[in-house]
Amino acid sequence: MQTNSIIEARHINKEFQSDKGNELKVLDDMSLTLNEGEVVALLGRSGAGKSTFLRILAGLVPATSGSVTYRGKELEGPNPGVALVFQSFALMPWLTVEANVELGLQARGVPRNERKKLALEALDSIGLDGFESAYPKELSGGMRQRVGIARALVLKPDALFMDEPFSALDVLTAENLRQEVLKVWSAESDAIKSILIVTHNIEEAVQMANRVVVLGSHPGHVIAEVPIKLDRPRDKQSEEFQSTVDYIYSILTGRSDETNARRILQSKVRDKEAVNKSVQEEDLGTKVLPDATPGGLAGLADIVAEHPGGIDMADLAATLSFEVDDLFPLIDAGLLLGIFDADNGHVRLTSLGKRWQQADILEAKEMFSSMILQRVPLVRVIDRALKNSESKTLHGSLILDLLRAHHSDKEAVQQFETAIGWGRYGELFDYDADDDRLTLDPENKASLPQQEQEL
Ligand SMILES: Nc1ncnc2c1ncn2[C@@H]1O[C@H](COP(=O)(O)OP(=O)(O)OP(=O)(O)O)[C@@H](O)[C@H]1O
Repeated sequence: MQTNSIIEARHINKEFQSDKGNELKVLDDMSLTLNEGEVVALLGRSGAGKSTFLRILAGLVPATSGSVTYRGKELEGPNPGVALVFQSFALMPWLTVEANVELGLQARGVPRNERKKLALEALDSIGLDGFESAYPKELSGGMRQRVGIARALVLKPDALFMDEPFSALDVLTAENLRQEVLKVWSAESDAIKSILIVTHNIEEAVQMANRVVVLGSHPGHVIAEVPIKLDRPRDKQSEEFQSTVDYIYSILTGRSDETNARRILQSKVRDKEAVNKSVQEEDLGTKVLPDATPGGLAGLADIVAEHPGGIDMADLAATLSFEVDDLFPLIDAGLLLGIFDADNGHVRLTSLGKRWQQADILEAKEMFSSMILQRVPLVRVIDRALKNSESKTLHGSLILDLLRAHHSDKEAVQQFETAIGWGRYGELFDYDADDDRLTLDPENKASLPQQEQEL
């Protein structure tokens, strides 16, 4: 990537005169460099002065003090290297799509044939092939914004400036158009060299930008510049993407200063490392953890205990007024944990199962924690990850992500919930769904080898 600077703004201050004649300071000492090849997002709340700053860089509004240069030359009017795309598409309703796109070229005195050729190229590049002779009112919002973008692209600007370009569109159309704009930007053509996008949408900023400039308000000032190094195309669902969004969110909301926000991000990265380290050779993909609760298992063990020689599953189901199918998860869980034996549909308590069934509540919990640590890979992973984590807490979503790599969403959630239920009963760990926090139980000090020896 080249790093030649296209536009440089230095120490920009802007004051407006209010209706009552008072000075309203809108921008305070803002500096920014836009380099060739990059997409920069200006992110801030409504009224932070984003649009004003964009217009100053475009040479449409003068700064009260400070300087703006384009390719090293101080601006003396509209910036010749910039083309603008607005939220409200600002098309001429009486002109066809093609004529709307040609307007800027006409103003530059480009001859008619050349105008047509360039307009058709620009329309083609943004997916408007075949719509040249339509009028704006015949088009959907998304198509109109495509015309707005084509009208800017046709000028082959050094910098495409976009002021909330997707915020008037529905979610899917906006998403589609973001991808199209990135495609045009990354193409090996001379269409556009850089993009400056104004947005209040953090995901949009992280998805599009190489660098996010976060603005604070009253007056507008730069709080932080965050480089976004995620590979393209960017996966919104990925942990890295979401962590970056969280990080910028914490800066923007002023919940933390940049140092604190970085600490939060680092803790998430460390959480992930703790989880990855804990997976080791564990197999989370082959078997699905049966959907059974410790209470259900204990109840079943009580009933099976009444039949010292064992009981047929069909009889067991009849005794409980269960369908046999409903019994399977409980039996499977009992087999997995070594509580039951089953032979040809005949279920018995093992000696471990008998001890567990006769134990008092505290003893039963301790035995249960040993069983699940020894026999359930998912419980081992969570337990180890929590012990590996500095804070002894973890984002539950990290564990869910591990499961989603091998199972459907529904199976992943069910297994996560089952493991939480088992871990909670065994006093190994707990989970708070409100803030997606897994925490190590204060009682959970036992190390794995000792637990194994106990059984
Ligand atoms: N021509 C003007 N005269 C007086 N005040 C203005 C003028 N233009 C903007 N302002 C004020 O400057 C402040 C910043 O406005 P600006 O539109 O730049 O913010 P923004 O961050 O782009 O917000 P939004 O996302 O709502 O457009 C606001 O308080 C606005 O009222």
